[in-house]
Amino acid sequence: MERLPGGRRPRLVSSLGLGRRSWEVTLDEERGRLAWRDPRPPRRAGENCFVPISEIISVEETELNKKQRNIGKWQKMTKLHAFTVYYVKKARNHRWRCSDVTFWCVDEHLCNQWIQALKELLEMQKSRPKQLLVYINPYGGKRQGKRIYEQKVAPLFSLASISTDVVITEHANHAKDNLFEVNIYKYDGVVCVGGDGMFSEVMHGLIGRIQKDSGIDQNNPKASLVQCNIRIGIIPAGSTDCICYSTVGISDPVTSALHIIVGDCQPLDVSSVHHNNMFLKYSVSLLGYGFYGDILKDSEKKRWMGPMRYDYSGFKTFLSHHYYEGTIAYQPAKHTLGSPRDKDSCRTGCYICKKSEQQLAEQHKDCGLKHEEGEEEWKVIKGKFLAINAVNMSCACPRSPKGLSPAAHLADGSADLILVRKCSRFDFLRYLVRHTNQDDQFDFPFVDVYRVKSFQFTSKLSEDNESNVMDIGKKRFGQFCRDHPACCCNIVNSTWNCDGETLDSSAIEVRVHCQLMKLFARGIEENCKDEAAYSQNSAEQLL
Ligand SMILES: Nc1ncnc2c1ncn2[C@@H]1O[C@H](COP(=O)(O)OP(=O)(O)OP(=O)(O)O)[C@@H](O)[C@H]1O
Ligand SMILES: CCCCCCCCCCCCC/C=C/[C@@H](O)[C@H](CO)NC(=O)CCCCC
Ligand SMILES: [Ca+2]
Repeated sequence: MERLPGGRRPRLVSSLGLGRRSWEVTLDEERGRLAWRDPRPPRRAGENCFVPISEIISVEETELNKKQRNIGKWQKMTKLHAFTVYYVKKARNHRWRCSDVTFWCVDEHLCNQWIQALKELLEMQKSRPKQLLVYINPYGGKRQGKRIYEQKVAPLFSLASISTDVVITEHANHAKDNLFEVNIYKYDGVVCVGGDGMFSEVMHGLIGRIQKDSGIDQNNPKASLVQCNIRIGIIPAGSTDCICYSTVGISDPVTSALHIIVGDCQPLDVSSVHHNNMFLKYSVSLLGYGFYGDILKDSEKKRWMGPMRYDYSGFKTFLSHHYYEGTIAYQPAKHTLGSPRDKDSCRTGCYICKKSEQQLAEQHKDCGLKHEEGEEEWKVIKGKFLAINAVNMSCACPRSPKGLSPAAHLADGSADLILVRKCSRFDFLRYLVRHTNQDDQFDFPFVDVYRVKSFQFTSKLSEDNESNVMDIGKKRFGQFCRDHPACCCNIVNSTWNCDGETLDSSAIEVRVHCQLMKLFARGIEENCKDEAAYSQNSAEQLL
């Protein structure tokens, strides 16, 4: 379609057949949508529909089959020309599906004009991926990764003309190591089929590779890391799928495949974790010490149980009721507008994350004037904790639909540090139950939450170790107490759970890197508006 005078974008309006009737079909470039409406008077008219061009998956010339040709007597005598538009249809609970609509006409030229106009518009969607590198973990979650990809995802990628190189992993770290070897720059993105652990592997491979290629030393905890612009897509096939759920709103392979196809982009904060100037890991979801660290450690021995292992170990860990002594020092995140106690959650187009993006761009412009983190104040808290959870995002997942910190932001450059102090089993249970319902998780005297940009943790044990006051008898006593659930004192350390993997060190230094990477995702959309918009009975909505 050519531009109209004054730079206005054109409209293509035709009367096309849809089913047995003739519909007025409009391709409105100005509004960026394809709309079809029943031209009969409002009382007799059927539904009016539209789909944003950005959510059209593909368009194909179509041979009308016998069933489809049951469209009226006279048309049976004439040769009909048809095309099918495949598009994203939004269902409840953030679920996306691929739907299609077939239009027909007798004029071959008109049909081709429509196909060409739609294809041209799709070509103009520059953020869509054309070539993807796909890693499948065949052993994640319920071991369905390969089947999910082949049956649900690959057909959609092929419909959208996306070409793929697929690697089925053969061992842990296969994907990560591979990303240091392949020419990643020829791909528009990397897709991981698996759970949070598989995502973590791919993220470590990509971020690590970019830092290596840019000459950045990951072991330096103060290094300004280079942003990774190669997007990652997650096809959920794991046990928790928290990163997928928290960034899309549902853990559903078809929905995620469609987010990838339409080329959405969701920046993501990443925390770096160091110990004594040595890089340990990156984290995007949960860094948990105490309760979530102990669950993970126990559950690793029960991998054969699949996703059920977390229920088993969760119950066991709850009964053990261990608390841990240590010191936390943190730097509050003063740059961000929000607070962990906000009622609003991070949603598509979140203005708090946008503000952080602007600040980041300004920082990049005049990096000389950048704040030195070392200069900003540190706050120190000592205590006995049942759980220390630092989350970069809400950590919503099917087990906890609002997550551990419902108001945490995906891309604001901060993490929410949640400290659950020693309390009774009953109180801790009340706290855990609030992970699963609408009640305020932070409204307990034994729970504190801070929005931070960095923090450090040292366990009492490591402090004692450092000052050489540790003796073997004390170590043994620690072991002894762990074996007696009634005695909850703990002289041994817990383990850090870093996005579902254990860390070897209990003393860690954590720094949030604002929007270090990007996902193929749109963020979580506000529900009601979207559902209403796609099928309107009011013609005014379309005009
Ligand atoms: N072929 C493989 N064999 C064994 N382990 C693998 C293989 N491919 C990947 N892995 C490892 O398996 C671990 C877990 O995988 P994944 O995250 O996909 O599933 P999960 O642990 O069930 O899900 P979640 O992380 O959501 O709890 C990852 O850390 C990854 O390194
Ligand atoms: C009596 C009711 C009590 C119910 C309590 C339910 C609480 C569920 C909270 C779930 C929080 C998940 C946080 C996400 C962590 C992921 O980075 C990580 C990797 O996948 N998963 C786990 O560590 C797995 C952690 C699984 C914990 C169960
Ligand atoms: Ca964040």
